[in-house]
Amino acid sequence: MLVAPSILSADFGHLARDVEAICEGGCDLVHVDVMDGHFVPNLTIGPVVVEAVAKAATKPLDIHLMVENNSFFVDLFAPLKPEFISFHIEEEKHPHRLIQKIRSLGIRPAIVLNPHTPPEAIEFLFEDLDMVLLMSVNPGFGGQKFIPSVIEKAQRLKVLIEKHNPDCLIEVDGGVNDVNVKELEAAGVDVVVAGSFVYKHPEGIAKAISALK
Ligand SMILES: O=C(CO)[C@@H](O)[C@H](O)COP(=O)(O)O
Repeated sequence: MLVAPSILSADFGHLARDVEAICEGGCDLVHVDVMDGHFVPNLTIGPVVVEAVAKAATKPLDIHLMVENNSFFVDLFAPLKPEFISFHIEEEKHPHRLIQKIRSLGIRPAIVLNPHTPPEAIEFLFEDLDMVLLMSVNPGFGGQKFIPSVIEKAQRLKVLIEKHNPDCLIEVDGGVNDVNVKELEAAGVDVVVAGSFVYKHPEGIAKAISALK
């Protein structure tokens, strides 16, 4: 299992320290939640802060856009050369065009599905995607409860991915811990995002990451 800790749960007064801690603790990706206060009722960080995160990180960035006007934000973050940029299908009129744009910038494209969105909604996009991110909470905040129906959704998604593009990864984000990660792994999930579990683990960040792995 690949682990992408969400820096939303970091101490933003010591952000570089907390980014270094997850990288030294064995994470695979640094998950960055970008929220605009419109698509979701929360506002997080822009390119100035993400540039500082990129400087502190020794692992690739996984940028999750929770915004209106995705294309504008892709342009803002592309110079930071993240590994992935993911955008919500619920907020994009031209997803195929945006996928091509992200790839043309040398970044791996990913699509995010909110808890209510079925995997079949993106059936004709799989061949162009490197990853699909399933939200297991409603986007906007860390520390929420895991929505169990994501397990069945991941199983259905896995079948579609095997048919259309077996190289496409499945990522799950929200309320992930060392118990539900086992079910996620069995459902075919490749990457988990975890914020509170990693940053608030009583035995420390490295222990939390290894428990998820
Ligand atoms: O994108 C989001 C929330 O919108 C997530 O990345 C959360 O930040 C994950 O935090 P936990 O649920 O693991 O605390």
